[in-house]
Amino acid sequence: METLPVDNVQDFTSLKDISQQYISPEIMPGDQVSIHESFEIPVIDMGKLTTDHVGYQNEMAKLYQASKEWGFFQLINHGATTAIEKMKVVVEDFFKLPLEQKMVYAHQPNGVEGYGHVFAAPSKILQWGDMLFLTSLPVSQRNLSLWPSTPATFRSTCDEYSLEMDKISKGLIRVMATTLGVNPEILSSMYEDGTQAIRMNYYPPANENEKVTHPKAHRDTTGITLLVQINEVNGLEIKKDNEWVLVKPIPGAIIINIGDIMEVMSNGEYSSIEHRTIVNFQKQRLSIAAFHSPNLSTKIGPLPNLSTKNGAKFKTIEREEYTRMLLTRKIGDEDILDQVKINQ
Ligand SMILES: O=C(O)CCC(=O)C(=O)O
Ligand SMILES: [Fe+2]
Repeated sequence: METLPVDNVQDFTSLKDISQQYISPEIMPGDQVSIHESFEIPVIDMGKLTTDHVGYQNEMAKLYQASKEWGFFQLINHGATTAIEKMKVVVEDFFKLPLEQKMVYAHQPNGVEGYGHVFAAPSKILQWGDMLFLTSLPVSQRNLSLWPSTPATFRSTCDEYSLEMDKISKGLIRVMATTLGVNPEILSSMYEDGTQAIRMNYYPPANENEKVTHPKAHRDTTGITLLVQINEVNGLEIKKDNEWVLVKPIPGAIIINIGDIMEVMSNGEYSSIEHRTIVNFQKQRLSIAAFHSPNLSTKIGPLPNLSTKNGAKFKTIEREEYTRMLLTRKIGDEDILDQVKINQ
């Protein structure tokens, strides 16, 4: 991933200031985008995902369908409400700080961690948003000099949030393995000492209707992502049957999405789905994404008994090679998934 020394969008006062680089070629001024209003992404109740619950079988079947056909679902009854509420407050407070205070935590040249504006290869489109991006797990990988000390409770709150999201992701990984017919211990061991990064996104309002900007559509390149919206401003859209579907978050729910690594490990049974965020013309929007991936010694490839059953649909590569592919992606390159796909 390439980073650029660009202006922070929060500092722009008007879209008049915005260069063409922010205008997405996917939506041009005046274009109508077909957005399916009637679809609702599936809702999964985590409380029912324990074997002794009467609704267990039914919920597991829903989880399988959601991961296969949508690649997205909303998780309720997850037990992390307090940690989420506390995290929302410190993230909102951080983005309210004056720019010079936030710049203390700015990305280092060619680094992606810290505060700023990531220019995500392979697109030249700048993302209409600022972010704070932190590696949070394993704990030994944290660069605390980029973890804000203002607000004063930011670090302890982010630590608690990181551990809570990790706990939920590990619970989901186990049940996902079961739905795939894989021994949960095998997939869980890959996520032991797994990696987690937290990306806090700030999207300012776009005040002029005649220009439309939004970050580029993408797939998450990680295992699974746990996404929380801070304020009740819609903006996330996912691709379903070739149409964009607006996700209407249920208050308190965590939006879960399958990333590329999970699609590969499930040998294509689960789907990593394209998604994007559209800007709101009136209101700012904030979100927090926690990206979870297997530990650094895990090879990225289909789980053994899934590839034996149906033949491997993806190559198996070292994690280091996968990271190198991500970091060296260039404009015009194929998606990572396409690069590792075995053409049958
Ligand atoms: O802000 C959102 O709703 C989505 C953010 C996202 O897709 C990402 O950070 O990968
Ligand atoms: Fe994403």
